Amino acid sequence: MKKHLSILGSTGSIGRNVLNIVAMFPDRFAVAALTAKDNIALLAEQVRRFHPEMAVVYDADRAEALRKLLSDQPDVRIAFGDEGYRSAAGLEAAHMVVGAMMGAAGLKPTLAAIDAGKPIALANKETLVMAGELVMGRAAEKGVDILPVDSEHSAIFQCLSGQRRSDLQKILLTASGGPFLDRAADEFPHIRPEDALKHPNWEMGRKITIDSATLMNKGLEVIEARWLFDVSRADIEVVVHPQSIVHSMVSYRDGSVIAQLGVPDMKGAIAYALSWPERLPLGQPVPDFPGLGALTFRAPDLNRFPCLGLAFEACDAGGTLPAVLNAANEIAVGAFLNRKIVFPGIPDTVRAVMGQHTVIQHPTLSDILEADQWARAQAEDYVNR
Ligand SMILES: NC(=O)C1=CN([C@@H]2O[C@H](COP(=O)(O)OP(=O)(O)OC[C@H]3O[C@@H](n4cnc5c(N)ncnc54)[C@H](OP(=O)(O)O)[C@@H]3O)[C@@H](O)[C@H]2O)C=CC1
Ligand SMILES: CC(=O)[C@@H](O)[C@H](O)COP(=O)(O)O
Ligand SMILES: [Mn+2]
Repeated sequence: MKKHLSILGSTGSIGRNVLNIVAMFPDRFAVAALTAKDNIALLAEQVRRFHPEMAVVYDADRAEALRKLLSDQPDVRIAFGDEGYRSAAGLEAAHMVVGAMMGAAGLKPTLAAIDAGKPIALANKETLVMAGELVMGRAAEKGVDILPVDSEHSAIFQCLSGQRRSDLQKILLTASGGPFLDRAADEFPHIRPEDALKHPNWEMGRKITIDSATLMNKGLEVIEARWLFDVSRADIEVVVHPQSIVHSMVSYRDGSVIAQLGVPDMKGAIAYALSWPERLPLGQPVPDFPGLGALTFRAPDLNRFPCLGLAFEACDAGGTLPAVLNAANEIAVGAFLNRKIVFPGIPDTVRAVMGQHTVIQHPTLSDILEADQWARAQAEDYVNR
């Protein structure tokens, strides 16, 4: 039987890669629902090619425009907004939901997928950063599998497989270090968005690419790993590995280290989440080890990359603070991309907003959504001050 996917964020970098895999394996996968925010032209193209039952966009105007583009496809249900995304996530026909939206928008549809009992291939790390305790708790209650798509978390998942949890020593989370790994601190105020959008190894959406450049991506991934694998922050060490060939490692109490390696291409991690525990014949090359010559490792520099330290702080404090970190970061990244603030303004904004927050422990969904909204407003004030 074909596995039908509801792909939330199908027009993005991850979403397009998921559809490439669906196209490569038409006997295994089909599409139940596709969602986007603004990009109705690409969404319409995807609908024509993959024939989902449902397509969802951000608001009524975009839904109307999509309906016009797809006037010759009367069988496709078109919906919009929170309700539409929730319906796509819980669609009867879907065997699995792919969480590939950008940012905090991914949280509510992920919860809807869990409530509907759908296994989730999760790329949207912000969901676990904001609400890891709630999401993992609800998934456990419902017996829903959350399969990591994020490359490091897919690697860790693979390195943990078949091992005893009581033997685990540390998760070694690798970071490329981004485009400014060797840039002097006094040059940071002059970094332009177009420089920060040039990731050395990965082709990704704009927001995550800026997060990689500030190392906030690694901070978000520490919080993601904390919840996904039920470990404490002290059990996770960030190791800078500029080649992005070792996708992450796990060390055990006998001193053994198990690593997962591969070329930096998200197809591997995505396909593994879609087909786990089977591996698909992707035709991916094995890294050219003689050509690479050396794989190198070093410690992260928290002075030049304060976002990583802020994420450690949020992870340690827990409660609503990670949601505040995430929301302030989303606003700050947007402001940097719009040239309203300089590159070091990103950690400055996040620090200022975190400093004003009163943390609520074991937050409910409404506590988290309120903290998110509060932090966005504070961050807007800060970047516009
Ligand atoms: N790209 C990668 O290689 C990796 C990404 N991730 C994570 O996966 C997620 C997606 O990343 P990526 O594919 O790069 O992002 P993109 O920006 O390329 O795509 C984001 C997708 O989400 C949609 N979207 C954006 N905002 C909203 C919103 N407010 N409501 C509904 N839909 C929305 C976009 O629609 P539209 O196109 O219409 O704007 C698009 O389909 C992120 O959480 C990222 O951290 C994790 C590991 C690797
Ligand atoms: C592909 C992927 O998973 C990204 O999250 C990637 O890890 C970004 O690279 P760095 O954050 O290590 O630069
Ligand atoms: Mn990653």
